[in-house]
Amino acid sequence: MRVVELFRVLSVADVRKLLDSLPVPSRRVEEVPLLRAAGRVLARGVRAPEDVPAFSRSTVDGYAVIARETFGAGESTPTLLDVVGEVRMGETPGRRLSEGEAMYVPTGGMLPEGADAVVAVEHVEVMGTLLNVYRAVSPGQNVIFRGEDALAGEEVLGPGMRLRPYEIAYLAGLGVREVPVYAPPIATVLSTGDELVPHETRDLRLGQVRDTNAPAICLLAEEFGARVRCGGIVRDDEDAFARAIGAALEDSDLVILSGGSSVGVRDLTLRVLEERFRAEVFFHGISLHPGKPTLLARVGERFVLGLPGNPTSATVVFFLFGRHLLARLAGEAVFAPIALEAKLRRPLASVAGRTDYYRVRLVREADGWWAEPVLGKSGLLFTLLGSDGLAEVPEEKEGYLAGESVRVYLLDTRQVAVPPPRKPREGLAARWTEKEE
Ligand SMILES: Nc1nc2c(c(=O)[nH]1)N[C@H]1C(S)=C(S)[C@@H](COP(=O)(O)OP(=O)(O)OC[C@H]3O[C@@H](n4cnc5c(N)ncnc54)[C@H](O)[C@@H]3O)O[C@H]1N2
Ligand code: MOO
Repeated sequence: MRVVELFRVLSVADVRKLLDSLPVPSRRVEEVPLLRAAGRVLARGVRAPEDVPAFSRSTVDGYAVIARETFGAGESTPTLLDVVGEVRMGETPGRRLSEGEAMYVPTGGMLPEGADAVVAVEHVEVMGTLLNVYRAVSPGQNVIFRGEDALAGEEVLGPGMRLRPYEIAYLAGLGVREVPVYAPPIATVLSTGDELVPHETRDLRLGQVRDTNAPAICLLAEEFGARVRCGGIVRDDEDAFARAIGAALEDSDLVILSGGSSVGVRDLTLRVLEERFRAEVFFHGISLHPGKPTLLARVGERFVLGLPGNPTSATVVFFLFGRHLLARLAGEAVFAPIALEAKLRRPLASVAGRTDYYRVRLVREADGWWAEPVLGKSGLLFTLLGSDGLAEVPEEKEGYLAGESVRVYLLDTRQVAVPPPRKPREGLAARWTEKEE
C-alpha cells in the first residue's frame, strides 16, 4: 500500500499570506456601460472630467449672505440686511451679492458670487425687503462648494475597487458613461464522489446522496463575482477525474472541486493533479476545523481549489479562502471581509494549534452583539441555516469562556469599502467638507 504523507498543512495565517501574495495572471479589461458595472472591479483609476458639483450651492432653504456680516447676530441683536432678489432652481443668480445684502436661495440653488454662507429660513424674519438675521453663520456654512465631490482631473476612484451602487451613483454624477473593468474570473465547480447524484434526483437508492456542495459553491462563487460553470458530478475514477479536470482547466481560471481531498484510498485529487497535470501544490491541508483537508494547486496559470467533501466544511472553506482567491483573480486591490466583535453566549472549545470556526447566530442586545453558537457536525448543513457568521477561535487559543469576545466574520458577501484616492479639499471647502450638517 502506498504510504500517504498525511498533509502538507499550513496555518490559517499562512494560507491568508499565501493568497495575498500569490502571483495571478493579469486580466482582460473591458469597457462596460456604467449601470452594468455594479459588482465589477475597476481596472484603471477614474479621473473626474469636470468639477462636481459644477457650482456652489445651498444645503438649506435660506438666505445667501456674507458670513462675516452676521457675526454677533443673536435673538436680541439681529443683523439687518437688504433682500435683493431670489435664486431660482437651475438658474444663475443674475447678480453679485454686495455688502449689506442677502438673496433668497432654495436648497440646491446656486450661491451668488460674493456670498459665502447661507442662513436657514428658521433663523431669519422677513419684513418687506428687509431681513432680520437672528443667528450668525460662519464662512462655508450651509454651502456645498464647487468641486467638493470631485475636482476636474483628480483621480476619484482607484483601480482594484469593486464597484458598489454608491460608486456607480457617484460616477453617474460625474457624467461617466462607461467604465474599464476586469473580465470576471471563470470558475468551474465539480463535485466528486460515487455516492453523489444531481440534487434534482427524486428517489434516492440507499447509499446515494444529493449533491449539495455544487449548489452552495456555485451560488457563492457567483455572488463573489465569478462567472460560474456548474460542471456536474465526477465519479471516483482516475481517468474520469483527469478528463473532467483537464476539460475544466481549458477555459477556467479556477477549478473548484469538492470531495476526494482526504487521505482515504479513494481520494484521488492530489495524485491526479500531481501525476497527470504536473500541478504545483501549495498545500494539502489547513490547520482549521471544519475543513482541514483543503488543497490549493496551480496548473500553468490556472488554479485548482480542492474543498473537503463534508458540506459544511466545503462551504466554510470556500467562504474563508475561496472568495479570497476569487478576489485576487478578479483583480481586487484588497481582500478584507467584514468581521465584528461579539460576546459569546456559551463557551467554545478548541485545540491549540488549530483555528476553529463555529457557526453563530448574532443577537443585538443593549450592551452590543452576542454570538449564539449553532453546534453540529461538519457533515450536516443545518448549522448554516439561520447562522449570521463564523466565530473564529484562533490557533493560539484553547477556547473561549462564555461572555468572552470573539471575532465573527459575517456570512455574506460584504467587504470593507476601499477608500478612494481623493485629495483633501482646500480653503472653505476643507473646513466644511468633513462636517455633517
Ligand atoms: N482517517 C481520516 N478520515 C477522515 C479525515 C482524517 O483526517 N482522517 N478527515 C475527515 C474530514 S475532516 C473530512 S472534511 C472528510 C473529507 O473527505 P473528502 O474531502 O475526501 O470528502 P468525501 O470523502 O468525498 O466526502 C465526505 C462526506 O461528504 C459528503 N459529500 C461529498 N461531496 C458532497 C457533495 N457534493 N454534496 C453533498 N455531500 C457531499 C460525502 O457523501 C461524505 O459523506 O474526511 C474525513 N475523514
Ligand atoms: O475538516 Mo472536516 O472538513 O471537519 O469536516
